[in-house]
Parts: sequence; structure tokens; C-alpha cells
Amino acid sequence: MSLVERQETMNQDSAVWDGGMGSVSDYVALLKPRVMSLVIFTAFVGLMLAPGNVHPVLGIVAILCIAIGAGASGALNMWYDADIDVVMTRTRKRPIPAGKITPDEALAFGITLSIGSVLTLGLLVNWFAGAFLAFTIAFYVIVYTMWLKRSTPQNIVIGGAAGAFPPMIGWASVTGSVSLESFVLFLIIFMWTPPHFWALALVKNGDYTAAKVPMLPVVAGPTSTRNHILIYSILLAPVGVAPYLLGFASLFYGAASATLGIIFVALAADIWRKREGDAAKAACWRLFKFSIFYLFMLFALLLGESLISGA
Ligand code: HEM
Ligand SMILES: CC(C)=CCC/C(C)=C/CC/C(C)=C/COP(=O)(O)OP(=O)(O)O
Repeated sequence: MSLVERQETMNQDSAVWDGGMGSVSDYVALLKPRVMSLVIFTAFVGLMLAPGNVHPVLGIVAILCIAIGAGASGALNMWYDADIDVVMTRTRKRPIPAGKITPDEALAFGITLSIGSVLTLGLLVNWFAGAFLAFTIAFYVIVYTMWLKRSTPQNIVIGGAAGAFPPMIGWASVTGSVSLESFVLFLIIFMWTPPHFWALALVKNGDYTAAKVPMLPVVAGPTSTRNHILIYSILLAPVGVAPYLLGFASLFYGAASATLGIIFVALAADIWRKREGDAAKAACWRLFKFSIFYLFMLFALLLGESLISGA
């Protein structure tokens, strides 16, 4: 089906649309605010860690642009995924499947905010950061959402790069370039994304099967997914310590990130061991929730150290 045909079908499918304009809270929901809050925080840490000084106003502009660009990509993701979001219990209350906002409105909103955030970042901060933001939005919307998500169980491994770029964009907003340090920040999120997501996908397996999305638990089964979660967690733990190993974080960060990494692996091993019933589900939820705490803590520690050393 061509994109135009798809769009027409989606508009007809929105027969449940209540006829009014979506409310402000519906538009805010289109930006996936809770997920994006951590994305924005990692971008902020990238900006704060970068060497050199950016004028505080430009720093705020950069973070706002990254936040709006990230939200816009969420809106475009919801526009494209409306047909599967309506099938999945976790997502069916989103503004498009719930009939609060039409696909056309979401598309226009997402495109407008994407263009606005990229141009503002490019014009006011620097064009390298602006182009990086445009690339990241395109990666999430076109490469992950439109292409990989529905075609391969490795969707989130490759597509996860989109969620890992924001600290590099924050860094680039200050320096106009990339560096080993900013690449390490990318690598932490890149290695973190698969266990973060597969822990949830193991529990929500039925949703993805119903929506015919080839997530790893659907295609390869729960045993293979548990193995994958454990392997990625074991790889993630040393990557989390890399800022210390490479000399841009203190021994305190090294010890804290190693401890958090060991807990991460222990929780992944717990998923690997507990395979049946409520205990298996509880183990998945524990790792999913801890994954968010883990990433937040690593970046918060890095931020704290940069503030102390800059004071
Ligand atoms: C391809 C990569 C990723 C996938 C497939 C993924 C998937 C998910 C899913 C399905 C949820 C469930 C809850 C919801 O829909 O709100 C979720 C929650 C969450 N994700 Fe991810 N995620 C990815 C990357 C990231 C990244 C890069 C971050 C931040 C750096 C992140 C942060 C969060 C947070 C904070 C939540 C909890 C939201 C809440 O409080 O409900 N995720 N993720
Ligand atoms: C600056 C910029 C553009 C940042 C983008 C950040 C980004 C790509 C975050 C990915 C986060 C995420 C929730 C993916 C969800 O996958 P999904 O869409 O398959 O989840 P769903 O089933 O909940 O819709």
C-alpha cells in the first residue's frame, strides 16, 4: 500500500473520531512526554559535559529544540503506528486510536514541530547540531518506525540508535562536533535499549502478537529473548563503567556504575531463571523499572561530577 493510500485508509478508520479538535492534553500525549523526559535529560547531560561554554540562553534553546524534536518524532511515530496502536491494550488509549486527534492532525503537528525544532537549533545554535537532530528524527520515524519495526526482530537493536543520539546532539550543540566522550554516552544508551525494551516485550508479548509486530519474543520465543536480555546486560555493565575507564569520570562514578551494572546483570539473570507464571512476570517488571533508574543514575552521576568540577 502506498503512503497516500495508507493515509486515506487511516482517516476512514478514524470513524470513532469525535468531531472536535483535540485538547491540549491530547497534543501533549502525542509527544510521548514520559519516555521523552529521560531522552531530554540525557541530552542535557551531553550538553553539560561538553568542553567549552555555551551561552545559557543558547543552552536552553538547544534543550528545548531537542525536546520538541524528540516529541515531534513521537507524534510521527503515533501517526504511522495508529493501525497497530489500536490493537494493543497498552497503546489503544493514545490520542489517535482513541479518536481524539485525526491522523492528518498528528502528521501536520509532527512535521511542523520537526521542521521548527531543526531550523531553530540550526539557526540559533549551530547547523551540525541541527542536522544531527534532523537525522535522529528521520532515523526514529523512517528507519525504525516505518521500516525496521514491522520487518525484523532486531528492530530495536538498530532502531535504538535513535534514542541514543540525543546526548551526542546536546554535546554537538556546544562543540559543533562529536567526540569519543559523546560516543561513549551514545554507546551506554545503545547497549541499554535492548534489555530495557525486551523485558517489557516479554510481558506484553500478546499485544505484539495480536498486532503482528515481529518483536523478538514473538519471533524467537521467550527463551531466546531471555538469553538476549542477559547477554546485552553483561555487555552493558562494562560500557556503563567506560566513562571512568576512559578517564572522564571519577573513581566514585566507576564504583557506583559498576555496582548498578552488577544489579542490572543480577536482575537479568533472575529473568533468565524464573520462566513461569507470576514470578517470571515480576522479574521482567523489576528489570524494566530498574533499567530506567539505572540510566537516570548513570547520567545524573556524570552531571553531578561535571557540576562539581566546574564549580
Ligand atoms: C527503540 C528503543 C526503545 C523502545 C522500543 C522502547 C520502548 C518502550 C516502551 C514500549 C515503553 C512502555 C511504556 C510506554 O509506552 O510509555 C517504554 C517506557 C519507557 N522508556 Fe523506552 N524504549 C526505547 C528507548 C528508550 C530510550 C532511548 C529512553 C530514554 C533514554 C527510554 C525511556 C523510557 C522511559 C522513561 C519509559 C517509562 C515511561 C513511563 O513512565 O511510562 N526508552 N519504552
Ligand atoms: C531527538 C529525538 C528525535 C529523539 C528520539 C528519541 C527516541 C527515538 C526514543 C525512542 C523511544 C521509544 C519510546 C521508542 C518506543 O518504541 P515504539 O515506538 O515501538 O513504542 P510504542 O509501541 O510505545 O509506540
